[in-house]
Amino acid sequence: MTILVFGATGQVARELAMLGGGVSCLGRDQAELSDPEACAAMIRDHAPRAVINAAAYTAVDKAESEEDLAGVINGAAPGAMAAACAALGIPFVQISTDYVFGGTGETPWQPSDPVAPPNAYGRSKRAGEAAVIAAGGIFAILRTSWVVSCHGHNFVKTMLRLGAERDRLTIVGDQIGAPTPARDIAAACLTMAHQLIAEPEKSGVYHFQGRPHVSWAGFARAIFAQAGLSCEVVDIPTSDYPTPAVRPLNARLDCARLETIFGISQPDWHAGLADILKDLKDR
Ligand SMILES: NC(=O)C1=CN([C@@H]2O[C@H](COP(=O)(O)OP(=O)(O)OC[C@H]3O[C@@H](n4cnc5c(N)ncnc54)[C@H](OP(=O)(O)O)[C@@H]3O)[C@@H](O)[C@H]2O)C=CC1
Ligand SMILES: Cc1cn([C@H]2C[C@H](O)[C@@H](COP(=O)(O)OP(=O)(O)O[C@H]3O[C@@H](C)C(=O)[C@@H](O)[C@H]3O)O2)c(=O)[nH]c1=O
Repeated sequence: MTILVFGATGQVARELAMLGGGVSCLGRDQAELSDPEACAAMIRDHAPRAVINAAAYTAVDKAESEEDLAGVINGAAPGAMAAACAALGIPFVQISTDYVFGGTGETPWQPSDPVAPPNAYGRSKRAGEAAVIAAGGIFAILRTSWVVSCHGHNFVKTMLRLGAERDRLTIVGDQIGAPTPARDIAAACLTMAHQLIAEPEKSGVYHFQGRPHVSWAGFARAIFAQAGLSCEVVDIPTSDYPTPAVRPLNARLDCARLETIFGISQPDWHAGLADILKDLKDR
């Protein structure tokens, strides 16, 4: 009896696989999310104890021109997976994003706050949340932010590449949130899946984010300091870094509910960053 994970090659799923403990990961070759019913059939065939969906369309800017495809992968597919789990009576853990929020103000978002996604990716992820809730089964939606790891593509790896090439970078300083190590997200998802098996009444929407809050510019400075790169970071406003997708200025998530219900506390991202740099160096 396993915990079935979708998205084998992604940052969070790779960390889930490294945790072991009966985790079995499916890649795109086994489960293509643009075919939601095929994903539901995989769940029925495997009959796992719980399912974690770590697969998603995560190209934020590209989603602006591929919103229909992002909507199927991030919306319809998790909905079909959650319905299959509901029919089997097993928990479904869906990872979602800070980008479901409009991004105004400075107060950390509560799980119950009204959503207002500012971009196509955020709308597709919100559609996934709504579909999972509508499936009516045992579920957790875990909203997180700024995922970083030694795997795949992420802001740490972009900064290490650019910081080695340039003396000076301009980075937005008015988008405030926090990085969240994929390793911590993986551990949180697994803990939630196990607790939901025994305590389905814990179903609901939760937030999980590293601490403390920081801007992208501040995070870039921390990356260069820890990596020993002498690249100057100049803060710029979002208006000076135009992108196809609008990013929220306020990406702070209030994580108290997750701690109260599941006993999972926020990780200090400085420690996670040190682990990532070590993992990259050890390779
Ligand atoms: N990255 C981030 O900063 C954030 C991510 N999240 C959420 O966290 C979760 C995990 O993200 P992360 O680990 O960073 O994801 P990655 O971008 O690292 O990986 C995405 C995974 O989804 C798979 N995938 C994409 N499209 C399809 C498809 N059509 N069919 C099957 N598989 C597909 C990819 O497979 P392949 O390699 O074959 O393309 C890959 O395994 C996602 O739900 C994401 O929305 C939330 C907040 C921030
Ligand atoms: C490379 C670069 C980026 N930036 C800015 C652009 C953007 O506002 C910010 C981060 O850029 P990225 O493209 O890495 O991040 P982005 O793709 O927006 O990351 C998001 O991914 C999705 C999947 C999520 O769910 C979010 O939580 C978030 O992690 O840094 C600069 O200001 N200067 C630069 O040189």
